[in-house]
Amino acid sequence: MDVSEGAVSIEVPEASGGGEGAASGVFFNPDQELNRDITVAVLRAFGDREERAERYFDATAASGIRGVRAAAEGWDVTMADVDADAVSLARDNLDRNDLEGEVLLQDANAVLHDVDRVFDVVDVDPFGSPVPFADAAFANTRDLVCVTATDTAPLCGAHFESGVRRYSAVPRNTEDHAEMGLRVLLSTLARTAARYDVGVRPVLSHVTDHYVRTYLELDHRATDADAALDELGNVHHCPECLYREWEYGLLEGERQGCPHCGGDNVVTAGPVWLGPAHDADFVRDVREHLSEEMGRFDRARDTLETIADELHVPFHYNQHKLYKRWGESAIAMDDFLAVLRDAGHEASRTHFGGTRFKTEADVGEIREAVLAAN
Ligand SMILES: C[S@@+](CC[C@H](N)C(=O)[O-])C[C@H]1O[C@@H](n2cnc3c(N)ncnc32)[C@H](O)[C@@H]1O
Ligand SMILES: [Zn+2]
Repeated sequence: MDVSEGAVSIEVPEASGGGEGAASGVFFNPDQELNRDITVAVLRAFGDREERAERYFDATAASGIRGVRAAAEGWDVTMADVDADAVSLARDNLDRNDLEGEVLLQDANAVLHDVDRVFDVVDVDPFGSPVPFADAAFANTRDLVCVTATDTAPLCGAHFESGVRRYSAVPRNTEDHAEMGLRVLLSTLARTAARYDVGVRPVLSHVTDHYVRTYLELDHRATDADAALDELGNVHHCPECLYREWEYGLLEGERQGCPHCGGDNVVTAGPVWLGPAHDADFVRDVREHLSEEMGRFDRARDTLETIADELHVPFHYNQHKLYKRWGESAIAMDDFLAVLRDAGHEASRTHFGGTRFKTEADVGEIREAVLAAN
């Protein structure tokens, strides 16, 4: 079956049109077009900024759709897959679009450890967790590592033991679990990179359609790795009154009681990434590099605009949940944000959902602001 995305047209097996986990054939998930459209815009924005960056490695190629789209943007593309059918399809798909590129029937980790190869940008888009590729990617990439994780249940604490095992962190299934997943992933990636004296700076991250996607710019000094580790800490969350608190550092302990409601069900997650999950200027630049021929142009633009304006607070609230606790009906989000701002609190929407928001104010201050405005 023919599929067109952006400027390219590729062949994918009929059986894989149904989405992730299709029973046979090379993998292709049409639902990840948003992810790929944003990837192309990132490659354009990053390539404009870092002119010497030209070598892109699609580590887990499948049909080759990412690598083919990157090649169409002028990147010098290498792809790898351990599935011979995938490798042959990815080669055909380069040919169909008259594009150059190398497709290797090899384990991505072996390619990354090949001393004769250097990549500026490495894209890890595997089945489930990216952890099996993280060491090699950080040890051997020059500028930017792009990572997808689709194992959101372990990451956000819904599958607690596998989350602990795979991510060497304590994830908690709080009501802002999508952001929990992102911040556990960022923590694990930062700690993995630090082992190679590499510091990570997330320039764009989004959680959409049940996957986490993040783009990490790399700095190659031990002090940069130290700086990244300084962004780690714990989040304490009271499921009764929705109070949250966070603290930097790897040695902080659990909380006994909730300082807001006195409840004793406070849960602690960590180490999680408490620092910025995006760089607003870069996100705006990426948005400018989207183009209208992209199949998910509108959604990509809206998502990036929301992210660019998001506050750098390491969790978010659900406005409807708060109003439900207060026994009141929620108000329009713009009016609600205005109430918080009028009370002197910074506040923003978040791409984690239309009823969700970020603010530095705690639950007591949020309630006071709403009461004062009534
Ligand atoms: C989720 S698919 C990739 C989807 C693709 N990036 C896209 O955007 O459509 C994951 C691919 O990784 C391949 N794979 C699994 N283990 C691998 C390894 N160790 N090295 C390289 N590829 C691997 C699988 O065969 C599969 O084709
Ligand atoms: Zn509480």
